[in-house]
Amino acid sequence: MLDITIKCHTTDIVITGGSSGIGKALAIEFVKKGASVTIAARDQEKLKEAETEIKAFIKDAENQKVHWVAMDVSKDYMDVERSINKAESQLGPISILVNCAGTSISGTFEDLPVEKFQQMMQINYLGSVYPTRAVVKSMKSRRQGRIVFVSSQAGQLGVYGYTAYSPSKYALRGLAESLQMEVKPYNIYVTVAFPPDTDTPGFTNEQIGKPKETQLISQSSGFFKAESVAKSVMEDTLNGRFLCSVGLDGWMLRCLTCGMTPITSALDGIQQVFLMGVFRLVSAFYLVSFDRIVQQCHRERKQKEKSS
Ligand SMILES: NC(=O)C1=CN([C@@H]2O[C@H](COP(=O)(O)OP(=O)(O)OC[C@H]3O[C@@H](n4cnc5c(N)ncnc54)[C@H](OP(=O)(O)O)[C@@H]3O)[C@@H](O)[C@H]2O)C=CC1
Ligand SMILES: CCCCCCCCCCCCCCCC(=O)[C@@H](N)CO
Repeated sequence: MLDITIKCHTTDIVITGGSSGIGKALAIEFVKKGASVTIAARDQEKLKEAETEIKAFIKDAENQKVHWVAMDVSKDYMDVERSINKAESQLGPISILVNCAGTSISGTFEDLPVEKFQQMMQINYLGSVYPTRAVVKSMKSRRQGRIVFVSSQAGQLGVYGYTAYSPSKYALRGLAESLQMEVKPYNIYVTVAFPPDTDTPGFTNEQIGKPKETQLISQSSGFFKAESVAKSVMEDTLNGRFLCSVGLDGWMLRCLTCGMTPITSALDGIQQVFLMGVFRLVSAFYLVSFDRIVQQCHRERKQKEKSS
């Protein structure tokens, strides 16, 4: 199905958000495969530490390199372009760009400061647009490339508490679908990944002030290790799969919400045709349980208010 084979030892990869969590785990997986990797994030100390950690997985010291570039993906496009050019001058043309830099905030719609809605779009959405914009021209001219967007299961269904976060992750899917249609003639393949809750420093941070509802609803699709998320993302990227999911619920969601996404695997296409309706039925049970969670928490809050 795919007409490019990526030779991993010549594959140069840029991973935004590569200094922590899923991004760092991805850098390690790609390095284990024999690739050279540049990680990008803001904090230089974290980048240096991650670089050392990732380097330990190098197999072929002569051909494999690990570098870092400091950049804020969300602020100034020209700055992002300069950093991407720097990465290219160190490693050569970028074959794979992974847009993993991102963050989350939760809270009820009313409680979230309005700036947070802007911030989420700025980091999670525009922070993926800018690096992509900076690599696409060179990928097109070489007629080779992979672009990955790390969305979230909260980019497939709206969840209590994620009114600011979820839309920024949904936006990535719209971007991915449109971009894929444009770049396919240039042999560039786009992957959009929808991870569930994953054990990362970002996840730990996110727990502060997270509504109980958000926590309970999210945990229904499990809690995964960054390494297993990274393995799925890498495999689907190398295979040119458009949709990437993790876990059983992730697989059901991928099938249920496939919409008009490109069919990049025959098996996926067949599953979608036959299972979408079934999974819609399954989703009804999940929705009932989510409703119960929301009602229960609502009652608990009312009681607390009364007694205080
Ligand atoms: N963990 C989870 O449960 C899930 C996470 N995701 C998504 O996966 C991605 C990674 O998450 P996770 O590994 O948990 O997060 P972490 O907080 O552990 O890592 C985030 C990385 O992104 C970098 N980053 C954040 N903001 C910027 C910015 N403005 N410019 C450049 N780099 C930035 C951070 O470095 P620095 O701060 O130094 O810039 C860090 O390297 C995110 O997009 C997240 O939304 C999706 C589903 C579940
Ligand atoms: C057939 C239907 C199956 C339905 C299964 C539905 C289960 C969905 C639960 C919602 C999970 C939201 C996780 C968000 C993770 C995330 O992005 C944050 N942790 C970021 O830090």
